[in-house]
Amino acid sequence: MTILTLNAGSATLKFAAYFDDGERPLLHGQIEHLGPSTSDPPPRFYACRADGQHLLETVLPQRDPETALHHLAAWLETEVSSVTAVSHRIVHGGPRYSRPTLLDDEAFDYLEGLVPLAPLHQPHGLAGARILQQQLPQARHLACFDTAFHRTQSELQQRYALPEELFRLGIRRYGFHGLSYQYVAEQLPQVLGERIGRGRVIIVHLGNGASACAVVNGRSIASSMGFTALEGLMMGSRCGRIDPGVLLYLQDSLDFSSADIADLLYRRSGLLGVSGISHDMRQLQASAHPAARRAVELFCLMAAREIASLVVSSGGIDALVFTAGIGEHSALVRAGIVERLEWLGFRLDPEANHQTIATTSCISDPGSQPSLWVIPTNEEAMLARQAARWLEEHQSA
Ligand SMILES: Nc1ncnc2c1ncn2[C@@H]1O[C@H](COP(=O)(O)OP(=O)(O)O)[C@@H](O)[C@H]1O
Ligand SMILES: CC(=O)OP(=O)(O)O
Ligand SMILES: [Mg+2]
Repeated sequence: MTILTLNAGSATLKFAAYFDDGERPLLHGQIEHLGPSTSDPPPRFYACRADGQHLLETVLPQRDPETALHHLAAWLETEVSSVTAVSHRIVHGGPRYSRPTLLDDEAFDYLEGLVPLAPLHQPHGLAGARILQQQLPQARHLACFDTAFHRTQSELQQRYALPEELFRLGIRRYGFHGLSYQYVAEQLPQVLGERIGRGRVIIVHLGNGASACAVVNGRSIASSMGFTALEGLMMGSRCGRIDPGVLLYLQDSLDFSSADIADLLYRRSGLLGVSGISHDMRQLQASAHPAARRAVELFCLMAAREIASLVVSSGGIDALVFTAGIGEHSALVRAGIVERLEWLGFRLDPEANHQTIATTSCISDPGSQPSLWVIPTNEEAMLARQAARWLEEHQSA
């Protein structure tokens, strides 16, 4: 009996299979370089077993995510048998969902309505769910949400300073990357020790999308992302925090349409926009171009600013944890962020920072108060675990 997980992003499609306890992985893989960017290499589809043995490596002829999903579904059908549940990462669950839910017609309708709130993610997540539902009709298809982990935040934390009726219409701060935060948060007491692990911890997820979350006693109390996955930190191609007056000016004085503005904020800004070179941190770090350095510096400054702002919500900080692609691999970025937060008491151990690549590790001096950590995330593992928990709760159904 198997649980499949599907994490359909804007440019990557990640998948995995687990035994139905949701803890023991069987295989994983991804299709990368999807989407509109023709400057990227052609889409690559690879998969390997949990023990690292290669199962497949091939190049796909087309870039569009729907075709990639069909390829994946056909391949999975030959590789994975007895699928009990498919756990789909759906980034936006709106105010309604604070837990995983079965994807029936009504849930699909509601979640389709949230597409404008997550245009880079929601359409792919839902398209993946529909395609796999056709391919595997006997399995339970569950939606697991990025926003769900943040539903513990107080009403005050969820508010914008807008009229009350807009809050009631759902214009509020939701927060994202919740599967990643939950995965890391569940490890905090074990890794950081009971006292600090249950204390005031800020987790920074630095991937293509980037955000930070204040976690107290394992629960989200505030996050840098809000109504959409645009707010907060600078990202690969998204702008992060911006004066809304800029948008009015673009529209009224520079004749940008709303589609132009969406394209600018989601696809042409962030590391890509500032550097003019790439959305990819690896490429920017490898470049000697001043524009690449400027983009990395702004990335660090904006991340540090958001972290400092979250400390207000958590009422102090006992530990800062880095995770996701950049957070796990880039000693340069971690150092650039911590340098701007030394006034909070952080003391980086440069050697430990340099040596830590995608492993759980403390990267601060023994005397550093608060402490600094790297904890690798695993959204696939959290998708599988949530599905296993759901199956256990709904055994008789
Ligand atoms: N060794 C590395 N050094 C610097 N950045 C890295 C390294 N490895 C991966 N990254 C960066 O991590 C980011 C992707 O992170 P990831 O968590 O995989 O993103 P996502 O899941 O959102 O696609 C990219 O900017 C990539 O360049
Ligand atoms: C919500 C979000 O930004 O996700 P990702 O980092 O996968 O793009
Ligand atoms: Mg990601």
